[in-house]
Amino acid sequence: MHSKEQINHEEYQQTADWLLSRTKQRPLVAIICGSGLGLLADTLKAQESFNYTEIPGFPHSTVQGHAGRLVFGELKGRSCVCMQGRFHMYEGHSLAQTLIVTNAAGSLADGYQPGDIMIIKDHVNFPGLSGLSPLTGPNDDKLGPRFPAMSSVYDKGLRRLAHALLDQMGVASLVHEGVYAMVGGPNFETVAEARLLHSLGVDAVGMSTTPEVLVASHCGLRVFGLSLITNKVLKRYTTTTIMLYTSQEVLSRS
Ligand SMILES: O=P(O)(O)O[C@@H]1C[C@H](O)[C@@H](CO)O1
Ligand code: HPA
Repeated sequence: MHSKEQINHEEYQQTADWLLSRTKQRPLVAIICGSGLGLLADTLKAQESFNYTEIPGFPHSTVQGHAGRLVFGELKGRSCVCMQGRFHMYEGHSLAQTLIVTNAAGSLADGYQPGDIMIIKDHVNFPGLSGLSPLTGPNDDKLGPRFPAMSSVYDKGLRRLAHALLDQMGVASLVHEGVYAMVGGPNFETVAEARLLHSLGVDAVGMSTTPEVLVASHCGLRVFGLSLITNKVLKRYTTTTIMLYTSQEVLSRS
């Protein structure tokens, strides 16, 4: 998705050529860092970073807490690229074999607690169901098919591997696997909306991720996604507690 209506193949190529000429790194893994999770990029070894504003044809980050930088480097000996700042649909607006995407999300599933991690098994793309998709517009067949299947987007092997690793790390009790839903935002959910989402089988809700995942899946990337649960979404009317989540609160929790 982009502030322009459509990016053509030549423009993608121009961006890719610029990056290829400026770094010798050739990552096979791309990581999109969600709000407050950009610190991961700072841990990369042999870092080379580029501000989004200097990369030709690249959109600019407008959200607080998103640095707006593409950081190349090594993570545990593997070359990867991190996006310190992503693009949300509400702002009006991928290079690898595998896309790893993270987000901050509110939980609807009863057993989830703030601080837990949800491995994304599947998603409900509400903007897409109402016709707002990053795949809208003339299809570039060089990238992927006009009508891509979405029945197994989140790679099963990577999910299994993540469970095994998190188990080894001794944090299995904090880990869930569930369904993420993207809503348009930027407001949080009403109680009625939370109940609706829960009744539809949604375990965690956020305002991002599915557009990037659709684009990645469309062009054949393996996708792995994690939600960090920052808050529980209120599903009951209550007079005793006022649950008010601010973007700042979500940031500080993530
Ligand atoms: O970039 P992410 O999705 O992690 O950003 C968080 C979640 C919502 O999109 C927004 C409001 O909390 O910030
Ligand atoms: N709702 C929507 N998006 C979110 C939430 C939430 O409760 N928490 C973090 N992102």
